[in-house]
Amino acid sequence: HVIAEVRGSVNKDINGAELLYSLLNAPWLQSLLKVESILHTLINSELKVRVHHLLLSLQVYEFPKPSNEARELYALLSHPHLQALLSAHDTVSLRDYEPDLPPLPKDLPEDEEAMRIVCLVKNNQPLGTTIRRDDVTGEIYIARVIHGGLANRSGLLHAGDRLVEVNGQPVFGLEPEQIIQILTHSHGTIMFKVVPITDRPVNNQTMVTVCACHGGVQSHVDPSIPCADAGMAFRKGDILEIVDQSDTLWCLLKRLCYDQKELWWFQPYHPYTCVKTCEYQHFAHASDLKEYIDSAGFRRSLRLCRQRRGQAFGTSQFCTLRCPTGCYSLLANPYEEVVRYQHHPEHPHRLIALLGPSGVGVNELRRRLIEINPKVYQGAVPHTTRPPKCHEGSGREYHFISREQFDTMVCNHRWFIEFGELRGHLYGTSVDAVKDVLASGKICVIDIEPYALESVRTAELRAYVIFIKPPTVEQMKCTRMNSHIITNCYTSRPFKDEDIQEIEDAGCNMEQHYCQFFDHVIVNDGLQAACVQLLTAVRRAQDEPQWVPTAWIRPTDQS
Ligand SMILES: Nc1ncnc2c1ncn2[C@@H]1O[C@H](COP(=O)(O)OP(=O)(O)OP(=O)(O)O)[C@@H](O)[C@H]1O
Repeated sequence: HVIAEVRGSVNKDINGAELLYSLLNAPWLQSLLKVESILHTLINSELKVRVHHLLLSLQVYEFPKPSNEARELYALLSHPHLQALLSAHDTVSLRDYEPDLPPLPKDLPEDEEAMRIVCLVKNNQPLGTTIRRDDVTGEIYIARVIHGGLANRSGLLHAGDRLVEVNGQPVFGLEPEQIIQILTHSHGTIMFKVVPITDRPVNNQTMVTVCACHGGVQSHVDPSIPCADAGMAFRKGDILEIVDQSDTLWCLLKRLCYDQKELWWFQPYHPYTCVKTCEYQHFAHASDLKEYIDSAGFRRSLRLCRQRRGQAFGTSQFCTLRCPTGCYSLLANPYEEVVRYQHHPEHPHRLIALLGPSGVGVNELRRRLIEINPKVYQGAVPHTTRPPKCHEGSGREYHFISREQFDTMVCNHRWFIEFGELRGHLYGTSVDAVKDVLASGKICVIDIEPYALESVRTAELRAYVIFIKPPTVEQMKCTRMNSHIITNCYTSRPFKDEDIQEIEDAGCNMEQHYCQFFDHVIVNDGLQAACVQLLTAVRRAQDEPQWVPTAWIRPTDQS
């Protein structure tokens, strides 16, 4: 047991532990320990008494007719070495190794505070605590104990403990910076005298929730971080585990799928309110956001039906229709709580939503995927107000409806994932059209614009979002040499350098602002390879566990 403990200390890099470990493992000590343990067993089972009796009886029976065995045993047991060992054992086992403490004084006041003396061996690693001074009383307290740090691993210092002395020096009246200086310049063992916090929360570091952060933080450039050295930069889309959120202003997070030791404090965690993040600052005004969305570029092939949505319904009306649940609220949340989710084989499939800059090949990939196995993959049938052509059947190419019906569906914003107008006719993809495909047992594959993310990332559709990313400009020029692009005037022509640059820029923009919502990214370089990747990703979305918003699994009032 001792050796196991020491081995643990070696792993924790505690000074001298390695030396102690090798000493304890030395063969001579092992042999001695074995002898000691055998003797201990003998004594415990009262064999010691029997040995003495045996010795006596051997002496009695030695004469006149001792057996050979009795003689041999007598010689062994009365050997001075064995006698010495027995007597050493008796002496050691009688000794009291408890510390010899002076008796408690009789006149000890009732309200005397219990102090704890904590010795930590620093060993070139940071202590992993922060301190604060109570402005009213001037007392110094341990403010935070960083998960995984030296103090946390010792289990002896806790947030809220009052610091009385450091290395024998009283800290009352000192500036926190002065105490930090003492700690920084201390080497080897540091002795703390603390008054332990009385109502310490039990297990306050086991709270586990996982977030996908939409903001991004550079700990060393953010002046509001209280302890920059304990902070770590992270980016949008990183999955973070909440280790401790007992503090009202700060929470302790760690990044998953990364070095588990990297920990940091971060901004307040309020999942349903807007707080300061990089993302929110970028879009401080709703008009900025709308401008971005409009400049992000519609799918060329569907540009026809989305281009004039503002004109069709009036820009202000459009805003009031979409803002309350639209992309504004998606981006305003600095975090999103997520859980690991495995799609149940008996539930409808997850919707596959493809997203990418116009012209990158979203439709081409979607079309090819459906072509591979139309019995498994299917698109959603759009609604339109235009009259059917002679070869078209209602519910097959389109759902043909009147303008009044379309307007009613738009006013009830839940009905359309996306909609728009072309040449006086309205077009749109409804939630029900997607649900119809899913209900038939097929995997529904649609392409969307970023503003539709909110409509598909719901508990009902559970969209798996795949970003189709453009390759480098040079690679695109190479692979698109013989391809044609549909222009704004709905004519098809070969790709120009400007088209390629436009796709590249729009792709970067989209990735920068929406990467936190991407479940998978496919670089559309070679069509064949991209198609294989798409097929694999779509299968993985259904068959393997994925991070999804907690609200999809445990809906709340706010979700
Ligand atoms: N990897 C690729 N290599 C070569 N050509 C490609 C590749 N991906 C797509 N294309 C071609 O690029 C053109 C544009 O593709 P597609 O229509 O799918 O674009 P999109 O992203 O859907 O944009 P939009 O919705 O505006 O049409 C098509 O002619 C398509 O065949």
